[in-house]
Amino acid sequence: MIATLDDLDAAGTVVGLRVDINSPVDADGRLLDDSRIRAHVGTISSLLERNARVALLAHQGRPGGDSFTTLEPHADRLNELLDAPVEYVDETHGTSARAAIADLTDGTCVVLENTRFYSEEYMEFDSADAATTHLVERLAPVLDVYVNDAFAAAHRSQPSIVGFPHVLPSYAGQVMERELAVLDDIESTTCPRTYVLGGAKVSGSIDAARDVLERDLADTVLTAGVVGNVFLVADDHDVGKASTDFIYDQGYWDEIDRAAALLEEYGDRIEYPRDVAVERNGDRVELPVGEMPPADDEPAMDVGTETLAAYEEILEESETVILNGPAGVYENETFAEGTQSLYRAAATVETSIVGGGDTASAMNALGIDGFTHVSTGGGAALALLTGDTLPAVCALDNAPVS
Ligand SMILES: Nc1ncnc2c1ncn2[C@@H]1O[C@H](COP(=O)(O)OP(=O)(O)OP(=O)(O)O)[C@@H](O)[C@H]1O
Ligand SMILES: O=C(O)[C@H](O)COP(=O)(O)O
Repeated sequence: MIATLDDLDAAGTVVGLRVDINSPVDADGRLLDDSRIRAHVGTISSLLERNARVALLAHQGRPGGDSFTTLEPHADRLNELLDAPVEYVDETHGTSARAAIADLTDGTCVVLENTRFYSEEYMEFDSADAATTHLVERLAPVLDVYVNDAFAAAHRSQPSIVGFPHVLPSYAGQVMERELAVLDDIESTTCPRTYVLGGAKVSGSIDAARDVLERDLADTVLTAGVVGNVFLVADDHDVGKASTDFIYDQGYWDEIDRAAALLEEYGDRIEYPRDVAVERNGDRVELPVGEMPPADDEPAMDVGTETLAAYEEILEESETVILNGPAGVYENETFAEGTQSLYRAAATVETSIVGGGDTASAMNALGIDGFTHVSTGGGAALALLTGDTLPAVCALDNAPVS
C-alpha cells in the first residue's frame, strides 16, 4: 500500500518533491505551455500550507534535445502561481543545492536545477542501485522524506524517480494518487469502452492495443495519427512515400508486422482511417483509401472527414473512451481538424479519459475541455493502460515507512 500526503506529518519536514513539469519550450527556452506546472500546484501548495520545507526535483527535455533547458522559467512560473516564495538554484545536488535546502524555512520552496543535467539521471537503475548514485547519495542526507508526484515520468526507472524511496520514507503526491486511482482502475468503468490511439508513440500504442484487446478491456480500438498510418500500411494500403519514409525514419517499420498480427487476431475490433488528409502545396486535401497513394511529397497529416464521421458514430455508442495522442499534426492549424472533432466528440462520452502530455497540451491549445480526467502523462499513461507496473509505483510500494 502506497503512503500518501494524508500520512505525512509535514510541519517543519524537509521534503524532496519530484514533479514532472517537463513542458514545451521555444528556441529561447521560454515556456509554451504550463499545463504540467499548474497540475502540481495542488500538491506543492498543500505541503507549503502545512509548513513543509520543499526542495523541488524535476527534469526538462532530453540530453541533446531542443527542449533540454534550465528549470529557471519553471521556477518563475511557480512563483506566479503559488502564494509562498519559490527560489531557484542552478544546481541539483552540489554544495549550493544542499545549502539552499538547508536555508529553507517552514512554508518555503526551492526549485533545483534540471536533474538531467547530470548524466546518471538519464540512465536506468533498480531502486537499490539508484540509491547509490551521486544525486541520491548527496541529497538524501539533507532531506527528511521524499514525495513523488511525477506520474508523467513514473515509467522511467531513473535515480530521481526510484532512488530516494530506497533510503527515505516516501509518499505519493496528489497528482500521482489521482492518476493511479483513475488509470489503474479502467476495469471499473462502464462498457462499451472505446480506446482512441493516435499520436506518434507507435510501439507503446501497439503494446496498449494488444493488452486492452487481450484483456477484453476494449470493445473497439480506433487508430489515428502515425499509429493509424501504420495500421493502414499493415493492411496493405499505400500511404505514400512521404509518410512511409516517416514511419521508417522513426524506426517503426517493425511495428507494421505487429499491427498486421493484431488485425489478423482482432480485426473486428480495430478501426483504422478510411481517408486521410494530405498536405498538397500547403493545403489540406482529403484522399479516400481507395484513391491512395498520394504523390511522393504529400504526407498523410490527419484523418479525413469520412473517418471522423465513422469514429464519432462509434463514440456516440460508447460509455467510456480512453484517448492517447492527437489524431493528426494538430500543431499545424490545417491539420488540427481531426484532433479537434474527435476529441470534442470524446468529451461528450459519459466517462472520457485523456492520456498524454502532448495530447493535454493539444486540448488546451484547441480550447477543448469537459473530459472526466486529463492525464499529465503520455508514455506513463500508455504503460499503465498496457498493464505494466510503473517503476515509480513499485519503488513507492517498497519504501521504508517513516
Ligand atoms: N499523421 C501524423 N504524421 C506525423 N506526426 C503526427 C501525425 N499525427 C500526429 N502526429 C504527431 O504526434 C505528436 C504527439 O504524439 P505523442 O504520441 O507524443 O502524443 P502524447 O503521448 O500525447 O505526448 P507525450 O507523451 O509526448 O507527452 C504530435 O507532435 C503530432 O504532431
Ligand atoms: O514528457 C513525458 O512523457 C515525461 O516527462 C517523460 O519524459 P521522457 O520521455 O523524456 O522521459
